Amino acid sequence: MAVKYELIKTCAQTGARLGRLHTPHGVIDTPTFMPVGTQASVKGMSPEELKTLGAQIILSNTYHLFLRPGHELVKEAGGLHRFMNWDRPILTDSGGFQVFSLSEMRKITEEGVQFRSHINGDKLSLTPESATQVQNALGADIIMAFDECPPYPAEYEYVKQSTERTSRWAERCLKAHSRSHDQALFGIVQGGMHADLRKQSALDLTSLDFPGYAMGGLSVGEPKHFMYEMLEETIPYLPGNKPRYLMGVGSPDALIEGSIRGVDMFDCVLPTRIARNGTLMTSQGRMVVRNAKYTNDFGPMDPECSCYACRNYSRAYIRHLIKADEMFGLRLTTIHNLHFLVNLMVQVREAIREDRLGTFREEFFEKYGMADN
Ligand SMILES: CNc1nc2cc3c(=O)[nH]c(N)nc3c(CCN)c2[nH]1
Repeated sequence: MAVKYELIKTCAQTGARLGRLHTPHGVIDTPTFMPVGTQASVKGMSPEELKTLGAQIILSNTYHLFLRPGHELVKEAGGLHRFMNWDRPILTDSGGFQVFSLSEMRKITEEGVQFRSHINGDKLSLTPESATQVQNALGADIIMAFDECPPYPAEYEYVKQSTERTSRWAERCLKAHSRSHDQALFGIVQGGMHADLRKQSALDLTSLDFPGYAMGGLSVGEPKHFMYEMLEETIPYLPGNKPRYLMGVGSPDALIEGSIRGVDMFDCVLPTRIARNGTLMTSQGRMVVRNAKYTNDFGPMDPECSCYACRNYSRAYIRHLIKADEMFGLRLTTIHNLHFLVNLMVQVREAIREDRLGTFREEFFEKYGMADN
């Protein structure tokens, strides 16, 4: 069975919607946050721990798996689900963004992108066709069109040319996409911070009738209100019966603001990345557990949290582990941060169900202390 979006209801207070995304590997309740497992592993987490904290879908990266261990090996292992022993849905990103954020010496042409491997310097290339074929081989339930994420800031003319090329690439991905599996290929809307280019990109892509649409080119250093404005300029041109995925977004406020504007799917390395330097997302805002003030603090990281780390370990212990560079410390902070965001989305979905997401937003921001996060 292919990927199908079921709209359950729209929040009476906001533009948020409650949905269920049906995939060959299970159902995802939306709006949802997807933990990132770039190299076929959510760093330090077992599949069982991810299920316990409530993850319903995880993300992996074509670029990284193409470079190492290679998509042929993953295919030989029976595909990404088998290879990493994750039997729930997987989404793979297409590689364009990662080439630009990771590799040296890259060159972009109509054909695709040439680059050097950030691992061993090998000269490689990805095209719409090859990126699609790699993702077909990896076997994720949802795969992404090969796109360019323009840098920010960028000249209007550059963004225009890049966005038009990304639309041409999207059509090439559709043609290359083998339908032998039940994988859904999502299009990616670009357009930078320009409402006219966003609209044109959305019109170009929706004319190709993808089963879902991502909004790319955001969360690239722009002020957050630019991102929210671009959502408001784009979403009206996307079909209401298809999922909308805001790429690379994962701070608590952005997940709430994005949901309010009608976004259904989010992903971000933020929770796992900041966990590895001992920074936690808690109901009272951000907390740096390695801070000396927690030396003798024998309470839980977050008194309101029910995760494995908060139920069984103290701030003092976790601070000690982080200071002593003990691996277990990073696992505990990662478990907590992922649980925090996955649980935030449970609360967001409840608020939509009860038509009170606007009120929830005010209450959450009040408690969380919406400085920066
Ligand atoms: C952290 N910010 C961020 N912005 C992104 C834009 C794109 C984007 O425009 N295209 C693609 N393919 N991926 C993006 C990603 C990676 C998502 N895992 C982004 N991440």
